Amino acid sequence: MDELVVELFKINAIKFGDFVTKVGLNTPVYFDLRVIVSYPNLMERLSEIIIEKVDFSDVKLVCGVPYTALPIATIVSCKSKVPMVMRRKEAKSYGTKKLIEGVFTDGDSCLIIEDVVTSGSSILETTKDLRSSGLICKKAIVLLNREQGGEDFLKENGIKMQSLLSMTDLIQILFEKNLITTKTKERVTHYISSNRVKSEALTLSLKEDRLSLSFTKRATYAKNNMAKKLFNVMAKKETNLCVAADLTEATDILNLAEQVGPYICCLKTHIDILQDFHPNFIKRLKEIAETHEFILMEDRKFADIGNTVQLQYSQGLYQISSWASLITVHSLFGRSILDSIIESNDDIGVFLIAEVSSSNNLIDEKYTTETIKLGLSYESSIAGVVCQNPLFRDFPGFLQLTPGVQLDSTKDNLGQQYNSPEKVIENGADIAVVGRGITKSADIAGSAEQYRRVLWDACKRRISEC
Ligand SMILES: O=c1ccn([C@@H]2O[C@H](COP(=O)(O)O)[C@@H](O)[C@H]2O)c(=O)[nH]1
Repeated sequence: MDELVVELFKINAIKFGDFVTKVGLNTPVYFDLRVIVSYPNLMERLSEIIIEKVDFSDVKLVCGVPYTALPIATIVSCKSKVPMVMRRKEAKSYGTKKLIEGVFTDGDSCLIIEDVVTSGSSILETTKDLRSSGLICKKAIVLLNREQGGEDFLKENGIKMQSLLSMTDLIQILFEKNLITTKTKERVTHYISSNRVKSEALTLSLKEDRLSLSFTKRATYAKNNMAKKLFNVMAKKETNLCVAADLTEATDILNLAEQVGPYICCLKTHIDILQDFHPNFIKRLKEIAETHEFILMEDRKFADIGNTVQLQYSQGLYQISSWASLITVHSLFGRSILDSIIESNDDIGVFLIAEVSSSNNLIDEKYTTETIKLGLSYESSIAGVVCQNPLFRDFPGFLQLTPGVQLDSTKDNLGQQYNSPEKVIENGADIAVVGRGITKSADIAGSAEQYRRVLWDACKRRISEC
């Protein structure tokens, strides 16, 4: 193992510094095995060690946790001649809708292969899908156990986990080989012993798929006050409709708010498109919101350095921080943008933008994943995420806000793409944003009522089918 640890250190698979784990913990040490695909000898050696260590007598299949462990699982399968299955991260939306690819029969036992275990949540996610497809999962092998509670958590969920290395072994080896200093060793050792992930919290969040829960129940999971309020308004008014008030005159927005008020949980503005903004407009809008019990969101899509965002948020003509309970923020600038907003107002609900609805946008999977991670590390300020797909299913306290919704159209002529209300609910939306589908209608109130009903019915079906 010593040799292997040194190799991993040399290829930069083990890093020391300041990082954030998938479950939102800050950590001074990070294990990034994605790089090993570039080192075939090392992958082969790791796979051989796994084969030496595992008792395959009761194993019919192997499955790597996507994505990092997939190449290792493939080599283990080829060398041990034990067939492999693959778990899709999201079920296909077309064709077979299969979660697990490969040939298997009910009751086959499957060994799970993973690179690193912190909380055990990734292994459990994969296990959930394997088990729901009829497979038996009782064993997992991991390359590194970070010793932060994952092993116990998996045991509670019926999975015996073996590891090639513990974090203690790893640090000791690197120290003995003079690859890290005493200070780093002490920092990591102290971090590991004082940062165990609470298994009760994980059990709760992992057992509860947000798509299958009522909004009342989800309010109890929300750490952000505005998200809690929004969930309760949604449940009380039986609506998950947010209207985008993209109109340029104050009276038009106020008229719209009066008409759609009974049918919405949230009214979304772009305050800088108003031609006749006046503080009295905000006063009146707040009164209407109070009468009809909906929440005001300013879709400002903040994206700048902390200082500028703080000024944009709380100063200038619009003084957004004084009236908007919810705002949208790009994750592009990282933690500082959130810090600056929270410093100005800690009773805000932020929606982080992880995906957008316009065609040919530049957001990739990594950006989306990192945005979710950022959100998870600011749980008390984040109300949810703006996205198009069912992300963060294991975090029922977050809301998915999905724009790009229309009954009669699939796109506009400037790159906007629309899905039907049913489709966005199927794609995980908790709140659907409808703009021109309602604002351009001849019967605004009737149209809002229609969108409310279709969305709410689809949501009720999703909850009962999940
Ligand atoms: O990805 C995104 C993010 C935000 N929006 C906003 O939603 C509304 C949609 O209006 P429609 O008239 O229904 O097209 C609008 O305010 C956008 O700024 C989005 O469309 N896509």
